[in-house]
Amino acid sequence: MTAGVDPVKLMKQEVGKAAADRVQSGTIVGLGTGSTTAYTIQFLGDRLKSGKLKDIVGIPTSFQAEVLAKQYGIPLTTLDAVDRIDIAIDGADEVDPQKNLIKGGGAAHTREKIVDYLADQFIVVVDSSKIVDRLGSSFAVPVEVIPMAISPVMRAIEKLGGKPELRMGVKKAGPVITDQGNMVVDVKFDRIDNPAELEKTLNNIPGVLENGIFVGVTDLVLIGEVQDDKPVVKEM
Ligand SMILES: O=C[C@H](O)[C@H](O)[C@H](O)COP(=O)(O)O
Repeated sequence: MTAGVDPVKLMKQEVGKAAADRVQSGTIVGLGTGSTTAYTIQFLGDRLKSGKLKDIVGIPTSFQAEVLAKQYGIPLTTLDAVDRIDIAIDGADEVDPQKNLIKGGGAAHTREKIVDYLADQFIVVVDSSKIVDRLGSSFAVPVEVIPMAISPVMRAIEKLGGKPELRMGVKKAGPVITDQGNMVVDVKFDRIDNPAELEKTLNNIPGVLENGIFVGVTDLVLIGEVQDDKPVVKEM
């Protein structure tokens, strides 16, 4: 391991690069959000610059992804201009053995769900700490809520047995505001037995825009691990 370098950062870099390696010239690419996909975006930009990759166009899943893509010279388009996405690469906060996910640690899950679900191939990039036996083991479920509905939505979530907490800003007074101008409630459940059902139940509460449970959509998970002091990438 490179002395002094954070092992988690190395795993994210390695896995971000492995995902970028799977992108082919001439494709439409969903660009995920977060610290892991930031490396994928950087590597895609490097490849375009060196000429190893040509004619890709990106669809960002957040303002962060858009800013990074512009910084690294990746041309962008919108869902109004294309009718399909070839490949989407995105991070996750938890991954279960069925490749179901919790996403939204960066409050971007609504746009991510739109883009990732449209892709012919959806690749998830994580470090090994994100792999869990059961969703909800360590991470709360992020739920994007229209601001005027915050109180009734939180009450409805409590009735479902969840413990909702309004996500607060860091270096910003008050709640986190999403790219859509909404708020995020992080919901801890004692146990999630049926992620598909919970995803639908949460989305049925009036005022909820989208939640961070992704079921049955992941094609491949690339997992960054440290082995013999070196970062390696495994597939699931
Ligand atoms: O809203 C954010 C996204 O769902 C991210 O993809 C997720 O939180 C993972 O981010 P990171 O790669 O920084 O752990």
